[in-house]
Amino acid sequence: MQQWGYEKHNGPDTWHDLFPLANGNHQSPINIITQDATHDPSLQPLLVDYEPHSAKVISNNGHTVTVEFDDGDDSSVLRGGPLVGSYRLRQFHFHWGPSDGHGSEHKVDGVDYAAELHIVHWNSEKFSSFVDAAYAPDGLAVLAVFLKVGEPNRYIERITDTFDAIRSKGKESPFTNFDPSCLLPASMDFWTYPGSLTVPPLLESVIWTVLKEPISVSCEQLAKFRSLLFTNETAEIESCCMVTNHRPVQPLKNRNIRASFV
Ligand SMILES: NS(=O)(=O)c1ccc(C(=O)N2CCCN(Cc3ccccc3)CC2)cc1
Ligand SMILES: [Zn+2]
Repeated sequence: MQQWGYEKHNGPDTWHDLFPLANGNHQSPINIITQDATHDPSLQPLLVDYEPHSAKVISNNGHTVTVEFDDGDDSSVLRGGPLVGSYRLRQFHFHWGPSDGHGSEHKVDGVDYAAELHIVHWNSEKFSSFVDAAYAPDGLAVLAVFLKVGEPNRYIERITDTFDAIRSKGKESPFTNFDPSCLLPASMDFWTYPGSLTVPPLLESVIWTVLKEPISVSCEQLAKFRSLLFTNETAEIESCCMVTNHRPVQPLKNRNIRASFV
């Protein structure tokens, strides 16, 4: 079977062939039905503390655009919220769709946003590497931020400005002096639930925190994401645009969603 992807022949409905966890009990993303979320007053505020120089490289991995960080020490961490201890920043990336009407992975009361940012961290207190952490239920923490079509976002602009250099799969470009906190909304109110990676191997090792407030992105900026290519430049078939890379919502099964706010 060829590489997994988001097209008909290798998309989310085919992933269970090679990745049986696709039909697991703690899969992500999910539809957050707000009235079913329980306000948990014991949830601490989410604390981000990122060092801009930890940012290293931006790349097109054939599935999304990812900014990788130096996770050799705890200079960039996420703490608080539902988390015990501190989680080290590893990378952030985006998911989007073919039109501005949908493209986020999580939904809120059935509503999609245009795109979704995932800031990925791993439990460096309990594990010695990201890969080890990726196999444990409390190994990873992903902070999800919805992108809503509206005003252009000057910080997203810094990311789209690199796309000429990373148009095709496998391309990367130096990218430093970037603090992902600039991509966070004013409010840090969040929902949290236990889930999984939303890409293969779909490991159920993610404590999700999904911010309630979206950030803005313009439709022109979104169009630039869709102009990235799934294929490398030597691809014999015509290169195909990365127009969609979001997984459909998965069954909640017996999980509770907690809200940090009333
Ligand atoms: N959409 S998301 O859920 O936020 C998301 C989170 C992390 C990644 C990520 O960094 N990946 C994908 C899979 C994990 N591999 C390492 C690996 C660990 C264990 C067995 C195989 C590979 C690293 C690349 C991608 C997407
Ligand atoms: Zn993601």
